This record gives sequence, structure tokens and C-alpha cells, in this order.
Amino acid sequence: MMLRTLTPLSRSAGTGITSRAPKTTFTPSNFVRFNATAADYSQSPKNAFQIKMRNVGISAHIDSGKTTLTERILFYTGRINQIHEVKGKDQVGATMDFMDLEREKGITIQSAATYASWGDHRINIIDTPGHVDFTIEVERALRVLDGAVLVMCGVSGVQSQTITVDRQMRRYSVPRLVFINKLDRAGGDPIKVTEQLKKRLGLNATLINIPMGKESNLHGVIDLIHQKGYLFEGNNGEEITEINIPEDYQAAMKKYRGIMLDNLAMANDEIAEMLMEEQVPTGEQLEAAIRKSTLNHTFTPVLTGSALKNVGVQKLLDAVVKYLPNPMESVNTALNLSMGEKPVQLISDAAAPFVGLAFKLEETKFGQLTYMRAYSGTLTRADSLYNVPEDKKVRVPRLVRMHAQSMEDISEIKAGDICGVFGMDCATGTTFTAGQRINMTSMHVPEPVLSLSISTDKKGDTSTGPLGKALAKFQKEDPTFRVHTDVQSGETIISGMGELHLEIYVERIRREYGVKVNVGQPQVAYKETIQSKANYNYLHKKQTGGSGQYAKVIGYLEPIPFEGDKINNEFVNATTGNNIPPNYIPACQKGFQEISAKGPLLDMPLTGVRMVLEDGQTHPVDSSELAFRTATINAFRENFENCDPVILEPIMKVEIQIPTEFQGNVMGMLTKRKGVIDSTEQGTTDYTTIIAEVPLAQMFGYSTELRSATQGKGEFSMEYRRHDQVSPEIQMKLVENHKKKKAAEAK
Ligand SMILES: Nc1nc2c(ncn2[C@@H]2O[C@H](COP(=O)(O)OP(=O)(O)OP(=O)(O)O)[C@@H](O)[C@H]2O)c(=O)[nH]1
Repeated sequence: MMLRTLTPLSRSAGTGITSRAPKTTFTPSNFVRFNATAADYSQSPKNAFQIKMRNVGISAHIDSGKTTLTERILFYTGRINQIHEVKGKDQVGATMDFMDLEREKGITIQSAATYASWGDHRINIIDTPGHVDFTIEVERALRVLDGAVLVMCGVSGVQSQTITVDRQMRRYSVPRLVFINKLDRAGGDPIKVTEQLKKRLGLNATLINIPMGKESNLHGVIDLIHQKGYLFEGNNGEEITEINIPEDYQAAMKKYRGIMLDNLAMANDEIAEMLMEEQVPTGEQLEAAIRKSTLNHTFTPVLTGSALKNVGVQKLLDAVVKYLPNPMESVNTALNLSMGEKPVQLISDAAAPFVGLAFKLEETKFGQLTYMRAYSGTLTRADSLYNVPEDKKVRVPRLVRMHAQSMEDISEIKAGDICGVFGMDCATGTTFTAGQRINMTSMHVPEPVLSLSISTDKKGDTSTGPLGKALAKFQKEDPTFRVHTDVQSGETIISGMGELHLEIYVERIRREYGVKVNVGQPQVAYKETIQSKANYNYLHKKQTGGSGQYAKVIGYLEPIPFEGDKINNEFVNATTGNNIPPNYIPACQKGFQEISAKGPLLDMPLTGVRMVLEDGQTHPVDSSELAFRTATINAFRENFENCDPVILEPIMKVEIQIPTEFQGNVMGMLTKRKGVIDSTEQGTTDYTTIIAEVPLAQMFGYSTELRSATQGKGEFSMEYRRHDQVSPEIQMKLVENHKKKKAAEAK
């Protein structure tokens, strides 16, 4: 097999994702989804390899150590022969963080795919970013993975992004293991973190191993299932020694093994019965029960260690193989387009017709690289596939297996596996089949909350030239990154999930495309809506000189409930009779769509507005589509004021971690920024976590303020919660400023 290196690799993905229903909703009724065993599907010898396959995501709050952990996994599984640290002294950087920016900032921006072998099992791993601004990467990974490892910081415990990731895992019904990392740090406390997992995430989280030693003395783990100790020695913890449990750990082992058995009994009837009859389950019986309960989400195994100090990682790999599902145990549904979108279950059988999902695209120097998860059948190089949404056949010229920035050519992939395909043009989320008209449900794509105007010194450089290329590529790559031109000002506006998200793209434009860009002030993604109903009766009439225009529209505007960041406006044609001939109705609808994209108050999108058209009038000569479109827009504008219009702003959930001594000061700062405190919680050390809701518009410059108020020790993260009405005073101010800006632009 040939190994090729692609450096530097710039990544790209596609457009075309719509926010649609996820693959499975997490409800108690679909806990039974894992009742089918691998053996049910593996009668064909072609499927035997799938039992030995795991598709695993590694997710967590920022800085918990996912990349450091993945680096160890690659080392222990023999994929790399040297460990490089994130921001390491060797100036190389971790293998999975291969973008320059990732190495500089020491954070993961994009998910990277790789695979490893552990014993006779193959593990496809996706390292995902922890920062909420890159949440789309986590969504993409979870959509196509069968199991996940949730990495926790043993000192900070459950953090805001842990909760977001947990929610995403539930949305895609992904069974998970927890690895409590950083137990070599002062204040590391796996017991407290496990309690938080129970209390704050509602998981039946249970330690299945506990650390030996703590802080700088951390040197091994005690396996509560097999009642053995394991030491990790050698330069990189690669030499594992099994020992009997030392005397001074006997009491802790008994205590936490007891808790493990009780928690497992709550999830598993067989273990419950054995305990009632005072039988001692064997290690194999416990492992089988843990596997079953992990797959049906009634038990979450928790393992401990330190990636940086090389403790416990191999035990985590054992647990991935033992407790996370193989592709045949994961239920995946698709919609049969030939049967009115009837849901069908895909069978992870290598002998079945092929079905695959393109879940991520990258632009490489060899052209578009499409990451594909095969759900059913076998894909062989040079096969033809059917691109379902575009209704066309495509050939598959080249198949590769990815390993961070290098890859190797392969000749086929089978159901359950993940690979890269070259030479195929498609958007992210495209379903490919052997010819069947079925479509996999797509991923959840959140709406952007922040915008920024960008410009270059050279006129006309934004839509063409290097900047135009960069923007087109990033949009294709990331569905949460949007670009549009403001009609009035002619400015190019980029929108995304937060300051860091946009900052990274601006930096990439500068570095990868050598374009000097100037950026404006970040703008919040406001929305406009109405609160009451108002009738309209509008005549658009222009009959002086030339061809005239005549259109009358009658109806009403009314509010409808809206949710989160979704745009949900409705145009309803309730006309009876022929006062407005049917051929003019689409023009009215178009008028409504036009005005709802740019509301009358701030030129921001409308949401929660229904426009009902009941009646109207035409003129035998002067009526036209243009006249009806204009009439609808004007009817809307004229009556909008009568509907109590309001501006909605994004409200963020902000989680702040600070040394407790600064708590009073930081809470005062939040109140000044119009924040509402939800809760405060004392952490494992002398740190306090404050959770608050704060309008996004109030959060600019917060990181600098927090840093200076906490001697650089405070950290925060935020995520979108909902859109909420601004106060009347702020609304007046926003509208006034907007009018001034427009007047200035008009001059
Ligand atoms: N003391 C200690 N530090 C660790 C451990 N694991 C990781 N770190 C450090 O924590 C920092 C963050 O580690 P990363 O591996 O980049 O964390 P990440 O979760 O991948 O970060 P993002 O990708 O930015 O979300 C780095 O400085 C690591 O060296 C650990 O077990 N113990």
C-alpha cells in the first residue's frame, strides 16, 4: 500500500446541508435498538470483520486533553512511533492537530480522522474540537460514529461544553464511555467528577477503574471488574504490569466495586438477581452486563488516568473494544424516496446493496476529498455510485484511508467502515447508493449568531480573486459559515458561530490566501418578529406614462410561535375565487420571502411571521407579476408597525470558571453586562463555576475583561441558548443607529 503525505492540507467541505431530523431521537423506547446482536447479521463470513470494528468519536470540553489522548492511542496502537505534545517543546505538535493555527493556539479546530488497530480490532477515530464555535465538527462526527469517548478534565469536572457534547450524543443516540483525564494534576478528583456526571448529566456514570496514587504520584489504575492493579511503566507507559491489589488500596477497591455492582444491578436484571442471591458475578459476566447496559444507555462506564503522564490509556482502548458497539449493533435509518419517504432500516451487511453518506469534504491539492461512511454493502474502486439528491451516476476513481494528513490507497470498503474518496463532486450530507432511491437523514446545522464585515484595500477583490476563492471554499467546507453582500453598503459580511470561529477564518484568509483583510466590528445576528395581528388592504397603482402597474392585495399579518434560531415564516394563500388569478400568487409569495429576509426595522431576517393573502384586485392591462410582488412588499411594510414589531437577540449561556476569591467581582461584571445568574457551584478545588445567561451583544471584549479581573486565571465558554426580545430602549437605539448608518451610506 502506498502512503502519501499531504502537507499543508487545507480542508474543505460542502454546502447543501439542511437542518433536518437527526438519525435517531433518544427516547426510552429506542433503548431496545441494540437488542439485535452482531451474530444476527454476521452469518455471512463477509461480515465477520465488522464485529471487530469500532467507529469512535472523542469529544469533550475544550482543553480536556482529547488530542493528547489521541496521540497516545496512535502511539500504543503502533500508528506513530513517537509522541509529540500539543504545543510541545519539540516544535512538532500533536499528529492530529496538523493545521498551523491549531498548533499555534494548541486547540483543535477541525476534526481529523484516523484509524488504529488494537489487538484484532480496528478502530476508526475522529478527534473532534472542544470549542463550541466548532460544534458543527462534533455534529458531523457523531452523525457517523457508533460510539464515543467523553473526555473529562479530572480537576474541572463537568463544564459547559461537556453538557453540549452530551446533548449531541443523546441526539444521535451514541453510547459513550467516560475517561477522566488529568488526574496527575493537583485537585484531580475522579469521585467528584463521577458524581457531577450523575447529577448534572443524569448518567448512571460508574467508575470501573480507580487511580493508584494521585497528583505527581499517579502511576496506575485498579480494575474494579477483575480486581487487579495495572502499572504503566517504560518511557511512555507502554510497559504494563499486572499486580495484585496492594494492601493500602483494598478498602477503596471494595468500596468502589460495591458501588459499581449496585449501579450495574440497577441497569441489568441478571446482575441484580445474582446479587440478590448473593452470588459473585465473574469478570466475564460483569463485562457482558456492562456492554449490554452501555449499548442501551442505562450505564456509563467511567475510566481514569492521565494522557500526558501515560496512565490508563490502554485500559480505555480495551474498554472501547469491549463496551462500544460494532457497526452492526448501531441502528441507522434512511428514507425510501420511492415509497413516500418511508423510513427503512439499513442493514450493515457487506453483501447488501451499497449505501454511504458523505459526511465531510476537504479541498486538497489532489482535488475534493470526500469522507464517506459506508452503512451497507461494499464499495470497490472504479465502481459507479448513484448520487441520490442530484439524481446522477458518478464513478469512484480512488479510495483512501485517512490518517491525519497522510493517507493510503485502498481497493474497497465494507459496510460499517469510514474512508476517503477522491474524484467525486458532491455536497456534505449527500447519500450515495448502488442505485436505490433512499436518503439518509441529515445533520443538525445551527444558525450563525455573529457577523463581521470584511474588506480588502484592493477594490473589487471580495467576490473574485483570492478572497472570493477563500470565501467560496470556506462556505463549501463549513455550513455554519455564511457569506453575503449587504445590498445597501456593498460590504461583504461573514457570519458564524462566534468570535473565535470568525477569527480563525479571517486568519486563514490572511495566511492561506495571502490576502490582507480589514475587519469591521462584530455584529450580532438579530431577528425581527411581530406580536399582534393586523389587517392589510393595499393598492399598488402606477398609471402615469409608459406601461402601468396595478395590484391590490388584501389579508392579514399575524405572529406564529417560533423556536430557537430557526426561521419559520409562512405565506398562506387563502384566496377564493379569481380576484387574484393563480399565476400572480407566486409573485406575492416571492414578495413576502424578499421582505422576510430583510425586515423593516434593522434589515435583519424575520421569524415567527405569517402573511395571509385573502383577496385582491387586478387590472385587465396593468397587472403583472412585478406589480403583485411590489404590492405585497409594500402592504407588509405599511402594516408591520401595526403588529407590535420587536427585535430578538441571541442569548448565550455563559459558563465561567474562576478562583473563588474573584467571585463577587466577576458576578458584578456580569450584572453590568445584563447577565442573569443561573447558578454558582464550588468546584473540586478553590475554583467556582458561574453559569449565567447574557445577551451576545453584551459579550464583546469579555475575555479581556475577565482575564484582567482574575489575574489571567478566569476562563469562560458560551453557547447559544435562544433568541429573546430586547428591551424597548435598546430597540429604539438599535433602530435609530441603523437609520443613521443607512443615511450615511446613502450620501
Ligand atoms: N497535567 C496534564 N495535562 C494534560 C493532560 N492531558 C492533556 N494535558 C494538557 O492540557 C492541554 C490541552 O490538551 P489537548 O490535548 O490540546 O486538549 P484538547 O481537548 O484536544 O483541546 P481542544 O482540541 O482545544 O479542545 C495541553 O497543554 C496538554 O498538554 C493530562 O493528563 N495531565
